[in-house]
Amino acid sequence: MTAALRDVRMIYGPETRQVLALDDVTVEFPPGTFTAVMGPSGSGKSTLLHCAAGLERPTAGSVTIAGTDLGGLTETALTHLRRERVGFVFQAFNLVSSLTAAQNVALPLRLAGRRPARQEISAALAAVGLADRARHRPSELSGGQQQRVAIARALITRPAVVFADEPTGALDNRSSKQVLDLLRALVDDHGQTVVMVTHDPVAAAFADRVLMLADGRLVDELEDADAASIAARMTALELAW
Ligand SMILES: Nc1ncnc2c1ncn2[C@@H]1O[C@H](COP(=O)(O)OP(=O)(O)OP(=O)(O)O)[C@@H](O)[C@H]1O
Repeated sequence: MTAALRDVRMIYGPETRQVLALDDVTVEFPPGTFTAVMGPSGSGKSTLLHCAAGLERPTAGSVTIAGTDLGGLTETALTHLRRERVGFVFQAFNLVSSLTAAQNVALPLRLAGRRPARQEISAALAAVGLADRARHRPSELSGGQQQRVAIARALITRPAVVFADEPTGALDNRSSKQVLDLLRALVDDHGQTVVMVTHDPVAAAFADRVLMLADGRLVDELEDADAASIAARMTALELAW
């Protein structure tokens, strides 16, 4: 498994006003699969993503990435594992505005103490269709192009799994489709594992599997579902909770 959560529970806040954000969640993300995570607002989607990616430590249960149990790692070892084995894509792109596209893509390698080869960076930008934008700064790129730079940056360390938190949340329909086609192609052509939180049934329909969360619990799982059936399931969940 590229990543797995076993009996994961996450409680936030002091004793007097605790929130149970994840309630005994067990899930596996097999290699070369694309999973979407959906659910009503506050159902625990971001918490699940953050725990699975080693950004937050759960209150109880275990998280494994590429065969390593995160619970046994020191903060330093966890930071290293995140840098090298995990890729992140955020709704707000999170590119460094003073750096060019190529420098942004090279950043994770520099942080890992490696000197990136020019060829490696241009290949990464070419893979997301931006070979001709290497010297552009984020402000000189469209939203969709910035998100594709962010995806190239997420992939540069060849992570075991890419976690995307609402990657199309700030994009128009056309740019969203480009980003989703790109994520789909990474899975189909390169066997990449992708886990994506989204509110959008159209985006979720690009995934192989849609996990539905409600009140911190996994309540449903759809395989190869189309946008209409995902939307119908979401509406039913929102009405029920
Ligand atoms: N740092 C925190 N401290 C206290 N409570 C938190 C914290 N982070 C999240 N929560 C609570 O945990 C629950 C799950 O939050 P989470 O952000 O995972 O939901 P979500 O499904 O991603 O929501 P949304 O779709 O609105 O982004 C919510 O009730 C939220 O208020």
